[in-house]
Order: sequence, then structure tokens, then C-alpha cells
Amino acid sequence: MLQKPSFQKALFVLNPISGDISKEEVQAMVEEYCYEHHLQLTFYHTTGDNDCNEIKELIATQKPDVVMAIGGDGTVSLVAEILNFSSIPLGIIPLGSGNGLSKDIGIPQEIDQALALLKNGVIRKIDSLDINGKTVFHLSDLGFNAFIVKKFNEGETRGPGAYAWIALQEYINYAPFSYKIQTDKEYWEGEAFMVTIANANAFGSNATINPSGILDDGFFEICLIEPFPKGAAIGLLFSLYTDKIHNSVYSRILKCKSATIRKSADDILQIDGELVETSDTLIVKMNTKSLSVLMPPVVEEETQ
Ligand SMILES: Nc1ncnc2c1ncn2[C@@H]1O[C@H](COP(=O)(O)OP(=O)(O)OP(=O)(O)O)[C@@H](O)[C@H]1O
Repeated sequence: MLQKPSFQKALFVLNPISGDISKEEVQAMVEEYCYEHHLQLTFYHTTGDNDCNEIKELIATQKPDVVMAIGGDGTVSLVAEILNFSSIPLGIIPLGSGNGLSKDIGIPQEIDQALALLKNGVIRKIDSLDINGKTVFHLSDLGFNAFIVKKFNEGETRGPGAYAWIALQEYINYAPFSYKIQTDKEYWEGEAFMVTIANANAFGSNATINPSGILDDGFFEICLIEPFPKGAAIGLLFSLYTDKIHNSVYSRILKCKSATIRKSADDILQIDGELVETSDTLIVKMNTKSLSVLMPPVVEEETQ
């Protein structure tokens, strides 16, 4: 039985630079909603500098019943990491370009509907992963996608079009790295175009890399795309966007509770769009049902 919320105090963590909508407008919508529903509210505007400590301090002094992250995947990860292992639920009002985790847990992408979950949502616990001390709530990867995220971050142009253009240019000369993976169940070694360590299902672009992933089952999946001939690229892309990647002969999914991944020195790890410095041995651990999340009641019916 999932908990229904009865919140009295909410902390809203708003990233003023995410999304292309006026933040004054967003704040006014939130204030009106809270006034109408008799919710006390506090706003924290992120600065990109020392936000983690400032938010922890506000949580300690204000004691909110819920913390709502208003921004893109970076803001959601920041707040989720602070709330992980606590009983305070995370709510999400998605404003970014990808909004991967919010889509995977069924949060409406419209501000008013996401806000309405404060009254009509349910609280459910989801798993998180620990990779060498870094927390993953959604997806993390090595190989081609992480390499493209690096190139994208180094470039000046933003948006899905820029990402696709970089991917197209780099794909021609990309040489897959080698990996050695030991999970609690099996061993795999070889070359891979991409290795996704997945707690969830789909990237913010809606490409479903892990069709059978469940956010609270105590397992994660290592989704491998093995090297493929150039002619197979379109078919693989089609499979990703039709939730059928697991049927491809180039796809292999290792379902597990823990894993050690040995990677090459030049290979990069990315977690939800952020590049992370790590050693070449990744130790991946599962934290079962560590984060409370505010989500729509329909998800409750689908997963039971
Ligand atoms: N006031 C600020 N000024 C500049 N940067 C900020 C500020 N507040 C947060 N940031 C930075 O914003 C980034 C997180 O952005 P977030 O993911 O929320 O939005 P986004 O980039 O628009 O979304 P998406 O990644 O989906 O495109 C972090 O790198 C953080 O340091």
C-alpha cells in the first residue's frame, strides 16, 4: 500500500537557468497553488555554487515534508542525492531539455499537473545505484554516448539537434572500448559500443535502452550494445525508439544486484548528463528503495 501525501510544508528548489520558460511565471504558479491548498512554502534558487550545503541547511531548519526540484536532470539529481536514505520525498517539476527520470516515473511534463501531485500523488520508494561513491537514480553510461556528451558539453551549441549532429559526425570514426564485467551472476568480457548502467528505462530523448528495467525491484541492468556493422545503425536506432533494443543481436543485458566493471583509461563515465572522474575499476552497488518519490497514482496500479 503506497502512502498518500498530506503535506503542510514544501521546499521548492528552483534552477533559474534551466528551461526556456520565465521563472517568475513558474514561481507565481507555485505560490498560487500553495496558497489555494494551504501549503507553507519556501523557495531556494540555485546558484550553481554550494547549493548542496545550502539546501541541506534549509532542510534542517525548515523541516519540509517534501522537497520539489524545479529544473532539469542536474537539479533533480542534486536534490535526489540530498534526500536519498531520508524519509522526505522528492517531487519533480520538470523544466530541462531531457527530464529523463521524471519521464520514467511518469511525472507529467506540464507544470500545473506536476504541481497537482502535491495533493493527488502517491509516495513510492525507488532504488538508487552507487558507482564508486557517485549516486545514480536514472541512467549512467560508458562508451559512445558518454563520449558524445563530452563533445556536446565542450561545444557552444545546445539542444537535441546539436547532440544528434555531433553523434553523426563522431560515429563514423568511433572505435569501441574493451570491458571486463563481473556481476553477482555472470562474467562478460569484450568490446562494446556502449555500456549503460541502468536503474531506469529510457534516456530523456525517449530512446529506451533498458525496456524491462523496474525502478524498485532491487536489480539494475548493464545494457551492452556490442560492435555492429555500419549498415545496422539505422535498425538499432529504430529498436531504441520502439522499445525493442533487447531483441537486437547486438544487444546484451546483464541483470544483477552488484557488478565490477573494468574499463579503459580513456573511456568516460557519464551520469545523467554529467561527466564523472573515476578510476578504471567501477564498483556498482544497489541501494534498494532508498529514495522516496512523489509520483502519479496511475504508476501504483501499473506496477502492482
Ligand atoms: N543560478 C545558476 N547559474 C548558473 N548555473 C547554474 C545556476 N543554478 C544551477 N546551475 C547549474 O545548472 C546545472 C543543472 O542544470 P539542469 O540540469 O537543472 O537544467 P538544464 O541544463 O536546463 O537541463 P537539461 O540538462 O535537461 O538540459 C548544474 O550544472 C548547475 O551547476
